[in-house]
Amino acid sequence: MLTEEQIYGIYVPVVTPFNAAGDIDLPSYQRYVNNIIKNKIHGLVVNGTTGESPTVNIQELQTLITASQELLQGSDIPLVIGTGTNDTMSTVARTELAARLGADAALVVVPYYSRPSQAGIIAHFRKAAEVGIPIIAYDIPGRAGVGMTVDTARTILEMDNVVGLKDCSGSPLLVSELSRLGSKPVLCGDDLSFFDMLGCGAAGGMLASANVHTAKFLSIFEQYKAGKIEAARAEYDLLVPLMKLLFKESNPAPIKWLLSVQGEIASDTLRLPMTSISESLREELGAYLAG
Ligand SMILES: O=C(O)C1=N[C@H](C(=O)O)C[C@H](O)C1
Repeated sequence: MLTEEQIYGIYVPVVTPFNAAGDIDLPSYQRYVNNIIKNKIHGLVVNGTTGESPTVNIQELQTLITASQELLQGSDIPLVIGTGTNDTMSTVARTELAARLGADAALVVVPYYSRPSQAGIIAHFRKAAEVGIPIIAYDIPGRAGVGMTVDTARTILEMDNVVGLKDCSGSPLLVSELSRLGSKPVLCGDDLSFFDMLGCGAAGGMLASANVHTAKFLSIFEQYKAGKIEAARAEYDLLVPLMKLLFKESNPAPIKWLLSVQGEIASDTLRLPMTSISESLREELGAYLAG
């Protein structure tokens, strides 16, 4: 079970590889996740946004959890499962599944599309927290259509079983306020503001880009923690051009393309309505790889 103290460092949200028919490509998943966890990452995140959670059904989620647990056997890397949807009852069912299968924590997103009130967001998290497994709350207003206010975030973080927050707001407001108030830990989920967010009190990051340069993100974090801020910044700045490309079109399409080109996964197939990246972005990423 994930504790507050374990919410720091680099959490890697992995992709869900699909074959040409659109089914989960388990051999690719096993090979690629195995390569990720050879690094001493601080957490593995399955079925997050990067894992295309909106199109993964609950039976497939069970398959992914079981496969991930087998890969993590004998390792102390916590396993976090994305269980949030825009429907509270379906979120509870998925969170119960993650709890039953022995996952370390569930990642629960602010319910998207419906644009609930702050009271609705709080009630949603209360239901998820009642399941009993540790919960990382996930604020991503750009995708959800609605975000947490500081007061809402504080209320949710005060709930039993809620152990931390993943902040994808791209603004320093939440993390600065929460860290000033001594709240539970916050992981930055906005890759391009990761370094600035560390300065505002983030405990680490849940970063899709860490699928690509996993060891470099770990090194940046370790250097930052050791007080080697300039060295960490210099290393981070080298990754910024890549991060810009990875988020030029909707995540995880660019990362899937890159991972497939690198042979980590067999195909960059996404499930509709997500589609593969444009020809022009392929060229830009290709030039980055060549350069
Ligand atoms: O899957 C995730 O976790 C992340 N999702 C964000 C997004 O796609 O909007 C990006 C972040 O790197 C991690």
